[in-house]
Amino acid sequence: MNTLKVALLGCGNVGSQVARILLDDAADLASRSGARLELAGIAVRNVDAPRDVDLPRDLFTDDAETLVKDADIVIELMGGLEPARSLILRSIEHGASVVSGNKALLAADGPALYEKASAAGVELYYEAAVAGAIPILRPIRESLSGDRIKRVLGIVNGTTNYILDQMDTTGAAFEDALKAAQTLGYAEADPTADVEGLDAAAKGTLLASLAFHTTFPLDAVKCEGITGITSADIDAAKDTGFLIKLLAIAEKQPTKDGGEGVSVRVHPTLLPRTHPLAAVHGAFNAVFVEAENAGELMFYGQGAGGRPTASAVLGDVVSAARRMVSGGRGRTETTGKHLPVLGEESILTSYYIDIDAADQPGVLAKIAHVFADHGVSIEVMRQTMHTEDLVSIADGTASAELRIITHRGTEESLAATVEAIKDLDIVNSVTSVLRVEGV
Ligand SMILES: NC(=O)c1ccc[n+]([C@@H]2O[C@H](COP(=O)([O-])OP(=O)(O)OC[C@H]3O[C@@H](n4cnc5c(N)ncnc54)[C@H](O)[C@@H]3O)[C@@H](O)[C@H]2O)c1
Ligand SMILES: N[C@@H](CCO)C(=O)O
Ligand code: NA
Repeated sequence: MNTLKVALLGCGNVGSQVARILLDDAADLASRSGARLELAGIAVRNVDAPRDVDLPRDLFTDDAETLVKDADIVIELMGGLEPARSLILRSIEHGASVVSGNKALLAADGPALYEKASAAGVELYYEAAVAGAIPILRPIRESLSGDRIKRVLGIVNGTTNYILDQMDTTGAAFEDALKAAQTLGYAEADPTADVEGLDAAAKGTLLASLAFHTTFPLDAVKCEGITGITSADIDAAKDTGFLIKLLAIAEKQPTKDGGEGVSVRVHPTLLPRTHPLAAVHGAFNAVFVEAENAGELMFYGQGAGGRPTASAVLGDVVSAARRMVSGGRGRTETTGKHLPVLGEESILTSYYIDIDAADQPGVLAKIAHVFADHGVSIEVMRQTMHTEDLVSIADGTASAELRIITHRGTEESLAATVEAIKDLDIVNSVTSVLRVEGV
Protein backbone atom coordinates (compact mmCIF):
# COMPACT_ATOMS: atom_id res chain seq x y z
CA MET A 1 0.00 0.00 0.00
CA ASN A 2 1.28 3.51 -0.89
CA THR A 3 1.90 6.13 1.76
CA LEU A 4 0.64 9.70 1.31
CA LYS A 5 2.24 12.42 3.41
CA VAL A 6 -0.21 14.72 5.11
CA ALA A 7 0.83 18.16 6.40
CA LEU A 8 -1.42 19.89 8.91
CA LEU A 9 -1.33 23.69 9.21
CA GLY A 10 -2.81 24.82 12.54
CA CYS A 11 -3.56 22.83 15.69
CA GLY A 12 -6.42 24.71 17.35
CA ASN A 13 -10.01 23.59 17.97
CA VAL A 14 -10.30 21.78 14.64
CA GLY A 15 -6.68 20.98 13.77
CA SER A 16 -6.01 19.16 17.05
CA GLN A 17 -9.03 16.89 16.46
CA VAL A 18 -7.96 16.22 12.86
CA ALA A 19 -4.49 15.19 14.11
CA ARG A 20 -6.04 12.92 16.74
CA ILE A 21 -8.28 11.15 14.20
CA LEU A 22 -5.42 10.78 11.68
CA LEU A 23 -3.37 9.01 14.37
CA ASP A 24 -6.10 7.04 16.16
CA ASP A 25 -8.07 5.88 13.12
CA ALA A 26 -5.10 5.36 10.77
CA ALA A 27 -6.06 1.78 9.81
CA ASP A 28 -9.66 2.64 8.86
CA LEU A 29 -8.59 5.76 6.97
CA ALA A 30 -6.01 3.73 5.04
CA SER A 31 -8.49 1.07 3.99
CA ARG A 32 -10.97 3.72 2.81
CA SER A 33 -8.35 5.78 1.01
CA GLY A 34 -6.36 2.95 -0.53
CA ALA A 35 -3.17 4.55 0.90
CA ARG A 36 -1.62 5.03 4.32
CA LEU A 37 -2.13 8.63 5.48
CA GLU A 38 1.05 9.56 7.32
CA LEU A 39 0.81 12.72 9.43
CA ALA A 40 4.17 14.21 8.44
CA GLY A 41 4.01 17.31 10.64
CA ILE A 42 1.88 20.02 12.22
CA ALA A 43 2.74 23.68 11.69
CA VAL A 44 1.87 26.03 14.54
CA ARG A 45 2.98 29.44 15.80
CA ASN A 46 4.41 28.14 19.07
CA VAL A 47 5.55 24.50 19.22
CA ASP A 48 5.61 24.58 23.04
CA ALA A 49 2.05 25.88 23.57
CA PRO A 50 -0.16 23.63 25.73
CA ARG A 51 -2.80 21.67 23.73
CA ASP A 52 -6.11 20.03 24.61
CA VAL A 53 -5.15 16.87 22.70
CA ASP A 54 -2.02 14.89 23.58
CA LEU A 55 0.04 14.67 20.38
CA PRO A 56 3.68 13.56 19.80
CA ARG A 57 5.94 16.57 20.41
CA ASP A 58 8.20 15.79 17.41
CA LEU A 59 5.32 16.35 14.95
CA PHE A 60 5.28 20.09 15.67
CA THR A 61 7.15 22.72 13.69
CA ASP A 62 6.94 26.47 13.26
CA ASP A 63 8.23 26.18 9.68
CA ALA A 64 5.06 25.72 7.60
CA GLU A 65 6.85 26.61 4.33
CA THR A 66 9.23 23.64 4.61
CA LEU A 67 6.48 21.30 5.83
CA VAL A 68 4.25 21.78 2.76
CA LYS A 69 7.11 21.19 0.27
CA ASP A 70 7.08 17.41 0.74
CA ALA A 71 3.37 16.87 1.36
CA ASP A 72 0.90 15.01 -0.86
CA ILE A 73 -2.09 16.46 1.00
CA VAL A 74 -2.07 19.75 2.93
CA ILE A 75 -4.79 20.47 5.49
CA GLU A 76 -5.10 24.20 6.19
CA LEU A 77 -6.79 24.93 9.53
CA MET A 78 -5.00 28.10 10.57
CA GLY A 79 -7.73 30.50 9.51
CA GLY A 80 -7.19 34.10 8.32
CA LEU A 81 -6.18 35.28 4.86
CA GLU A 82 -2.38 35.23 5.24
CA PRO A 83 -0.23 33.20 5.47
CA ALA A 84 -3.02 30.65 4.72
CA ARG A 85 -3.40 31.84 1.10
CA SER A 86 0.34 31.78 0.31
CA LEU A 87 0.77 28.38 1.92
CA ILE A 88 -2.17 26.93 -0.06
CA LEU A 89 -0.70 28.34 -3.29
CA ARG A 90 2.72 26.97 -2.40
CA SER A 91 1.19 23.53 -1.69
CA ILE A 92 -0.64 23.52 -5.04
CA GLU A 93 2.59 24.51 -6.84
CA HIS A 94 4.33 21.54 -5.19
CA GLY A 95 1.55 19.25 -6.53
CA ALA A 96 -0.31 18.69 -3.24
CA SER A 97 -4.10 18.51 -2.94
CA VAL A 98 -5.48 20.89 -0.33
CA VAL A 99 -8.29 20.56 2.22
CA SER A 100 -9.33 23.73 4.06
CA GLY A 101 -12.03 24.93 6.46
CA ASN A 102 -11.22 28.58 5.80
CA LYS A 103 -14.46 30.17 4.55
CA ALA A 104 -13.09 33.69 4.99
CA LEU A 105 -10.25 32.97 2.55
CA LEU A 106 -12.38 30.95 0.10
CA ALA A 107 -15.09 33.62 -0.02
CA ALA A 108 -12.47 36.30 -0.62
CA ASP A 109 -10.22 34.45 -3.04
CA GLY A 110 -11.80 31.09 -3.94
CA PRO A 111 -11.95 31.50 -7.73
CA ALA A 112 -8.21 32.23 -8.02
CA LEU A 113 -7.39 29.25 -5.80
CA TYR A 114 -9.74 26.83 -7.65
CA GLU A 115 -8.18 27.94 -10.94
CA LYS A 116 -4.65 27.26 -9.69
CA ALA A 117 -5.69 23.85 -8.34
CA SER A 118 -7.44 22.99 -11.58
CA ALA A 119 -4.43 24.05 -13.69
CA ALA A 120 -2.13 21.96 -11.47
CA GLY A 121 -4.48 18.94 -11.63
CA VAL A 122 -4.93 18.74 -7.85
CA GLU A 123 -8.00 18.91 -5.60
CA LEU A 124 -9.11 21.80 -3.39
CA TYR A 125 -11.87 20.66 -1.04
CA TYR A 126 -13.53 22.68 1.72
CA GLU A 127 -16.59 20.84 3.09
CA ALA A 128 -15.73 22.01 6.63
CA ALA A 129 -15.96 25.65 5.57
CA VAL A 130 -19.78 25.63 5.32
CA ALA A 131 -21.96 24.25 8.09
CA GLY A 132 -19.11 22.28 9.72
CA ALA A 133 -19.88 18.56 9.91
CA ILE A 134 -22.95 18.72 7.63
CA PRO A 135 -22.31 17.27 4.18
CA ILE A 136 -23.70 20.13 2.09
CA LEU A 137 -21.11 21.23 -0.49
CA ARG A 138 -20.63 17.75 -1.95
CA PRO A 139 -24.41 17.11 -2.17
CA ILE A 140 -24.90 20.46 -3.95
CA ARG A 141 -21.89 19.97 -6.23
CA GLU A 142 -22.56 16.31 -7.03
CA SER A 143 -25.94 14.89 -5.96
CA LEU A 144 -27.93 17.94 -7.11
CA SER A 145 -25.90 18.64 -10.25
CA GLY A 146 -28.76 17.26 -12.37
CA ASP A 147 -31.30 19.64 -10.87
CA ARG A 148 -31.82 23.41 -10.74
CA ILE A 149 -31.59 24.99 -7.30
CA LYS A 150 -33.92 27.94 -6.76
CA ARG A 151 -33.10 28.98 -3.23
CA VAL A 152 -30.90 28.07 -0.27
CA LEU A 153 -31.82 29.17 3.26
CA GLY A 154 -29.13 28.44 5.81
CA ILE A 155 -28.57 28.62 9.53
CA VAL A 156 -24.84 28.46 8.92
CA ASN A 157 -23.34 30.14 11.98
CA GLY A 158 -23.38 28.10 15.19
CA THR A 159 -22.36 30.98 17.47
CA THR A 160 -25.28 33.22 16.52
CA ASN A 161 -27.77 30.36 16.50
CA TYR A 162 -26.58 29.46 19.99
CA ILE A 163 -26.94 33.08 21.19
CA LEU A 164 -30.42 33.57 19.67
CA ASP A 165 -31.58 30.19 20.97
CA GLN A 166 -30.36 30.99 24.50
CA MET A 167 -32.09 34.39 24.38
CA ASP A 168 -35.31 32.74 23.17
CA THR A 169 -35.39 29.69 25.44
CA THR A 170 -33.73 30.88 28.68
CA GLY A 171 -33.97 34.67 28.43
CA ALA A 172 -30.13 34.83 28.58
CA ALA A 173 -28.42 38.15 27.90
CA PHE A 174 -26.56 38.52 24.59
CA GLU A 175 -23.09 38.93 26.19
CA ASP A 176 -23.44 35.87 28.47
CA ALA A 177 -24.58 33.67 25.60
CA LEU A 178 -21.66 34.89 23.44
CA LYS A 179 -19.15 34.09 26.20
CA ALA A 180 -20.53 30.55 26.48
CA ALA A 181 -20.28 30.08 22.68
CA GLN A 182 -16.63 31.17 22.82
CA THR A 183 -15.85 28.76 25.66
CA LEU A 184 -17.46 25.91 23.73
CA GLY A 185 -15.12 26.58 20.72
CA TYR A 186 -17.84 27.66 18.27
CA ALA A 187 -16.82 31.29 17.81
CA GLU A 188 -14.17 32.61 15.43
CA ALA A 189 -10.92 33.96 16.96
CA ASP A 190 -12.55 37.41 16.61
CA PRO A 191 -16.28 36.81 17.26
CA THR A 192 -17.18 40.03 15.42
CA ALA A 193 -17.21 37.89 12.27
CA ASP A 194 -19.91 35.72 13.87
CA VAL A 195 -22.18 38.32 15.47
CA GLU A 196 -21.98 40.82 12.58
CA GLY A 197 -22.99 38.13 10.08
CA LEU A 198 -19.70 38.17 8.13
CA ASP A 199 -18.99 34.47 8.75
CA ALA A 200 -22.50 33.58 7.51
CA ALA A 201 -22.02 35.94 4.53
CA ALA A 202 -18.81 34.13 3.53
CA LYS A 203 -20.64 30.77 3.75
CA GLY A 204 -23.59 32.23 1.81
CA THR A 205 -21.34 33.15 -1.12
CA LEU A 206 -19.81 29.65 -1.17
CA LEU A 207 -23.30 28.09 -1.20
CA ALA A 208 -24.50 30.51 -3.91
CA SER A 209 -21.48 29.89 -6.13
CA LEU A 210 -22.01 26.12 -6.05
CA ALA A 211 -25.82 26.21 -6.17
CA PHE A 212 -26.08 28.70 -9.05
CA HIS A 213 -22.81 27.95 -10.90
CA THR A 214 -21.94 31.62 -10.62
CA THR A 215 -19.14 33.25 -8.65
CA PHE A 216 -20.68 35.48 -6.02
CA PRO A 217 -18.41 38.22 -4.62
CA LEU A 218 -18.43 38.72 -0.86
CA ASP A 219 -18.87 42.49 -1.13
CA ALA A 220 -22.19 42.02 -2.97
CA VAL A 221 -23.79 40.33 0.07
CA LYS A 222 -26.29 42.44 1.98
CA CYS A 223 -25.23 41.65 5.52
CA GLU A 224 -26.72 42.50 8.89
CA GLY A 225 -25.74 40.73 12.13
CA ILE A 226 -27.55 40.11 15.41
CA THR A 227 -26.05 42.82 17.63
CA GLY A 228 -29.18 44.97 17.22
CA ILE A 229 -31.55 42.20 18.39
CA THR A 230 -33.11 43.09 21.75
CA SER A 231 -35.09 41.02 24.21
CA ALA A 232 -38.11 43.11 23.09
CA ASP A 233 -37.62 41.73 19.54
CA ILE A 234 -37.35 38.18 20.94
CA ASP A 235 -40.52 38.64 23.04
CA ALA A 236 -42.52 40.23 20.21
CA ALA A 237 -41.53 37.33 17.94
CA LYS A 238 -42.57 34.79 20.57
CA ASP A 239 -45.86 36.55 21.13
CA THR A 240 -46.78 36.27 17.46
CA GLY A 241 -45.77 32.62 16.93
CA PHE A 242 -42.37 33.39 15.38
CA LEU A 243 -38.74 33.13 16.38
CA ILE A 244 -35.63 34.92 15.17
CA LYS A 245 -32.86 33.13 13.30
CA LEU A 246 -29.82 34.53 11.53
CA LEU A 247 -30.26 33.24 7.98
CA ALA A 248 -28.00 33.30 4.94
CA ILE A 249 -30.36 33.39 1.96
CA ALA A 250 -29.03 32.73 -1.52
CA GLU A 251 -31.66 32.85 -4.24
CA LYS A 252 -32.44 33.38 -7.85
CA GLN A 253 -34.50 36.51 -8.39
CA PRO A 254 -36.08 37.93 -11.53
CA THR A 255 -34.17 40.72 -13.26
CA LYS A 256 -35.79 43.80 -14.85
CA ASP A 257 -35.13 42.47 -18.37
CA GLY A 258 -37.08 39.27 -17.63
CA GLY A 259 -34.03 37.09 -16.95
CA GLU A 260 -32.74 35.84 -13.64
CA GLY A 261 -29.95 36.86 -11.31
CA VAL A 262 -28.58 35.77 -7.95
CA SER A 263 -28.72 37.55 -4.60
CA VAL A 264 -27.19 36.65 -1.24
CA ARG A 265 -28.26 38.28 2.00
CA VAL A 266 -27.67 37.63 5.68
CA HIS A 267 -29.93 39.07 8.34
CA PRO A 268 -31.92 38.21 11.45
CA THR A 269 -35.14 36.70 10.12
CA LEU A 270 -38.52 35.95 11.65
CA LEU A 271 -39.61 32.38 10.96
CA PRO A 272 -42.89 30.78 11.96
CA ARG A 273 -42.26 28.38 14.85
CA THR A 274 -43.65 25.62 12.63
CA HIS A 275 -40.95 26.08 9.95
CA PRO A 276 -38.40 23.18 9.82
CA LEU A 277 -35.55 25.65 10.45
CA ALA A 278 -37.23 26.80 13.69
CA ALA A 279 -36.38 23.40 15.22
CA VAL A 280 -32.64 24.04 14.87
CA HIS A 281 -31.43 24.75 18.40
CA GLY A 282 -28.11 25.49 20.12
CA ALA A 283 -25.06 25.63 17.87
CA PHE A 284 -26.66 23.30 15.34
CA ASN A 285 -26.81 24.37 11.70
CA ALA A 286 -29.21 23.49 8.92
CA VAL A 287 -29.37 24.25 5.23
CA PHE A 288 -32.77 24.23 3.54
CA VAL A 289 -32.55 23.80 -0.23
CA GLU A 290 -35.39 24.36 -2.68
CA ALA A 291 -34.73 22.72 -6.04
CA GLU A 292 -36.91 22.60 -9.14
CA ASN A 293 -37.23 18.81 -9.28
CA ALA A 294 -36.10 17.57 -5.85
CA GLY A 295 -38.40 20.02 -4.06
CA GLU A 296 -37.49 20.92 -0.49
CA LEU A 297 -34.49 19.29 1.22
CA MET A 298 -33.02 19.96 4.64
CA PHE A 299 -29.47 19.15 5.78
CA TYR A 300 -29.03 19.28 9.55
CA GLY A 301 -26.19 18.74 12.02
CA GLN A 302 -23.35 20.27 13.99
CA GLY A 303 -22.00 23.31 12.23
CA ALA A 304 -19.16 24.12 14.59
CA GLY A 305 -16.88 22.63 17.22
CA GLY A 306 -13.58 20.79 16.85
CA ARG A 307 -14.70 17.16 16.52
CA PRO A 308 -17.72 17.67 14.22
CA THR A 309 -15.72 19.96 11.92
CA ALA A 310 -12.82 17.49 11.89
CA SER A 311 -15.24 14.86 10.53
CA ALA A 312 -15.86 16.98 7.41
CA VAL A 313 -12.13 17.64 7.01
CA LEU A 314 -11.30 13.92 7.16
CA GLY A 315 -14.03 13.15 4.61
CA ASP A 316 -12.32 15.53 2.20
CA VAL A 317 -8.88 14.10 2.99
CA VAL A 318 -10.07 10.57 2.18
CA SER A 319 -11.66 11.79 -1.09
CA ALA A 320 -8.46 13.59 -2.10
CA ALA A 321 -6.38 10.51 -1.21
CA ARG A 322 -8.65 8.22 -3.24
CA ARG A 323 -8.23 10.49 -6.27
CA MET A 324 -4.46 10.28 -5.89
CA VAL A 325 -4.58 6.52 -5.68
CA SER A 326 -7.01 5.99 -8.57
CA GLY A 327 -5.97 8.95 -10.75
CA GLY A 328 -8.31 11.34 -12.57
CA ARG A 329 -9.84 14.56 -11.32
CA GLY A 330 -12.73 15.13 -8.93
CA ARG A 331 -15.60 17.42 -9.80
CA THR A 332 -14.27 20.93 -10.14
CA GLU A 333 -16.08 24.21 -9.51
CA THR A 334 -18.67 24.88 -12.22
CA THR A 335 -19.08 28.62 -12.25
CA GLY A 336 -19.68 28.93 -15.99
CA LYS A 337 -23.27 30.13 -15.78
CA HIS A 338 -22.30 33.74 -14.98
CA LEU A 339 -25.75 34.89 -13.80
CA PRO A 340 -25.92 38.60 -12.95
CA VAL A 341 -25.09 39.37 -9.31
CA LEU A 342 -28.02 41.33 -7.84
CA GLY A 343 -27.59 44.04 -5.24
CA GLU A 344 -29.86 45.29 -2.48
CA GLU A 345 -32.17 47.19 -4.85
CA SER A 346 -33.35 43.95 -6.50
CA ILE A 347 -33.87 41.87 -3.35
CA LEU A 348 -37.49 40.94 -2.64
CA THR A 349 -38.47 40.25 0.96
CA SER A 350 -41.31 40.61 3.48
CA TYR A 351 -41.14 42.87 6.52
CA TYR A 352 -42.60 42.51 10.01
CA ILE A 353 -43.19 45.97 11.49
CA ASP A 354 -44.19 46.63 15.09
CA ILE A 355 -45.69 50.11 15.59
CA ASP A 356 -46.61 51.91 18.80
CA ALA A 357 -49.40 54.28 17.70
CA ALA A 358 -52.09 56.49 19.22
CA ASP A 359 -55.38 54.69 19.66
CA GLN A 360 -57.57 57.16 17.83
CA PRO A 361 -60.11 56.93 15.02
CA GLY A 362 -58.46 56.99 11.59
CA VAL A 363 -55.03 55.73 12.73
CA LEU A 364 -55.28 52.46 10.82
CA ALA A 365 -56.39 54.28 7.68
CA LYS A 366 -53.41 56.72 7.88
CA ILE A 367 -50.95 53.88 8.28
CA ALA A 368 -52.56 51.83 5.52
CA HIS A 369 -52.28 54.87 3.25
CA VAL A 370 -48.52 55.05 3.72
CA PHE A 371 -48.20 51.42 2.64
CA ALA A 372 -50.39 52.01 -0.41
CA ASP A 373 -48.41 55.14 -1.37
CA HIS A 374 -45.21 53.08 -1.44
CA GLY A 375 -46.79 50.22 -3.38
CA VAL A 376 -46.33 47.81 -0.45
CA SER A 377 -49.24 45.52 0.32
CA ILE A 378 -50.11 44.30 3.79
CA GLU A 379 -50.56 40.58 4.37
CA VAL A 380 -51.50 40.59 8.08
CA MET A 381 -52.29 43.38 10.52
CA ARG A 382 -52.99 42.85 14.21
CA GLN A 383 -53.87 45.51 16.78
CA THR A 384 -53.42 45.20 20.57
CA MET A 385 -54.51 47.86 23.09
CA HIS A 386 -51.69 48.91 25.44
CA THR A 387 -54.04 50.00 28.22
CA GLU A 388 -57.28 49.00 29.78
CA ASP A 389 -57.48 52.39 31.48
CA LEU A 390 -60.92 53.65 30.41
CA VAL A 391 -60.04 57.32 31.07
CA SER A 392 -57.10 57.31 28.65
CA ILE A 393 -59.22 55.50 26.06
CA ALA A 394 -61.94 58.12 26.49
CA ASP A 395 -59.58 61.14 26.28
CA GLY A 396 -57.68 59.76 23.30
CA THR A 397 -54.25 59.34 24.98
CA ALA A 398 -54.33 55.54 24.92
CA SER A 399 -51.86 53.79 22.65
CA ALA A 400 -52.11 50.66 20.58
CA GLU A 401 -49.55 48.21 19.22
CA LEU A 402 -49.89 47.41 15.55
CA ARG A 403 -48.12 44.37 14.15
CA ILE A 404 -47.93 44.22 10.39
CA ILE A 405 -46.53 41.63 8.00
CA THR A 406 -46.15 42.80 4.41
CA HIS A 407 -46.20 40.89 1.15
CA ARG A 408 -42.85 40.61 -0.61
CA GLY A 409 -41.55 43.93 -1.88
CA THR A 410 -38.21 45.51 -2.69
CA GLU A 411 -35.93 46.41 0.23
CA GLU A 412 -35.98 49.98 -1.03
CA SER A 413 -39.79 50.37 -0.93
CA LEU A 414 -40.08 48.58 2.44
CA ALA A 415 -37.39 50.71 4.07
CA ALA A 416 -38.98 53.89 2.68
CA THR A 417 -42.38 52.79 4.05
CA VAL A 418 -40.92 52.36 7.54
CA GLU A 419 -39.32 55.84 7.40
CA ALA A 420 -42.62 57.42 6.29
CA ILE A 421 -44.51 55.64 9.10
CA LYS A 422 -42.02 56.97 11.67
CA ASP A 423 -42.86 60.51 10.45
CA LEU A 424 -46.63 60.18 11.08
CA ASP A 425 -47.79 62.31 14.05
CA ILE A 426 -50.03 59.49 15.30
CA VAL A 427 -47.03 57.10 15.54
CA ASN A 428 -45.13 57.12 18.85
CA SER A 429 -42.39 54.79 17.65
CA VAL A 430 -41.58 51.88 15.35
CA THR A 431 -40.37 49.34 17.90
CA SER A 432 -39.24 46.47 15.70
CA VAL A 433 -38.50 45.90 12.02
CA LEU A 434 -37.48 42.42 10.92
CA ARG A 435 -37.53 40.53 7.65
CA VAL A 436 -39.82 37.49 7.48
CA GLU A 437 -39.49 34.18 5.63
CA GLY A 438 -41.61 31.09 5.49
CA VAL A 439 -45.05 32.71 5.65
N1 LIG B 1 -14.00 26.08 15.25
C1 LIG B 1 -14.98 25.70 14.44
O1 LIG B 1 -16.02 25.27 14.89
C2 LIG B 1 -14.80 25.78 12.95
C3 LIG B 1 -15.79 25.21 12.14
C4 LIG B 1 -15.65 25.27 10.74
C5 LIG B 1 -14.55 25.88 10.19
N2 LIG B 1 -13.61 26.44 11.03
C6 LIG B 1 -12.45 27.08 10.39
O2 LIG B 1 -11.32 26.25 10.63
C7 LIG B 1 -10.16 27.05 10.78
C8 LIG B 1 -9.53 26.79 12.13
O3 LIG B 1 -10.46 27.08 13.16
P1 LIG B 1 -10.12 26.80 14.71
O4 LIG B 1 -11.38 27.07 15.45
O5 LIG B 1 -9.46 25.48 14.83
O6 LIG B 1 -9.06 27.97 14.97
P2 LIG B 1 -8.06 28.14 16.20
O7 LIG B 1 -7.82 29.58 16.36
O8 LIG B 1 -8.52 27.33 17.37
O9 LIG B 1 -6.72 27.44 15.67
C9 LIG B 1 -5.86 28.03 14.71
C10 LIG B 1 -4.52 27.31 14.75
O10 LIG B 1 -3.72 27.82 13.68
C11 LIG B 1 -2.43 28.21 14.19
N3 LIG B 1 -1.98 29.35 13.43
C12 LIG B 1 -2.65 30.50 13.19
N4 LIG B 1 -1.89 31.33 12.44
C13 LIG B 1 -0.72 30.68 12.22
C14 LIG B 1 0.46 31.01 11.52
N5 LIG B 1 0.60 32.20 10.94
N6 LIG B 1 1.46 30.08 11.46
C15 LIG B 1 1.31 28.89 12.07
N7 LIG B 1 0.20 28.51 12.74
C16 LIG B 1 -0.79 29.40 12.82
C17 LIG B 1 -2.67 28.55 15.66
O11 LIG B 1 -1.47 28.44 16.38
C18 LIG B 1 -3.72 27.50 16.03
O12 LIG B 1 -3.03 26.29 16.33
C19 LIG B 1 -10.63 28.49 10.56
O13 LIG B 1 -10.49 28.82 9.20
C20 LIG B 1 -12.08 28.43 10.93
O14 LIG B 1 -12.85 29.44 10.31
C21 LIG B 1 -13.70 26.38 12.38
N1 LIG C 1 -17.61 30.45 14.10
C1 LIG C 1 -18.27 29.53 13.25
C2 LIG C 1 -17.52 28.23 13.21
C3 LIG C 1 -18.03 27.31 12.15
O1 LIG C 1 -17.75 27.79 10.87
C4 LIG C 1 -19.68 29.30 13.80
O2 LIG C 1 -19.99 29.77 14.90
O3 LIG C 1 -20.48 28.69 13.10
NA1 NA D 1 -20.01 21.09 5.77
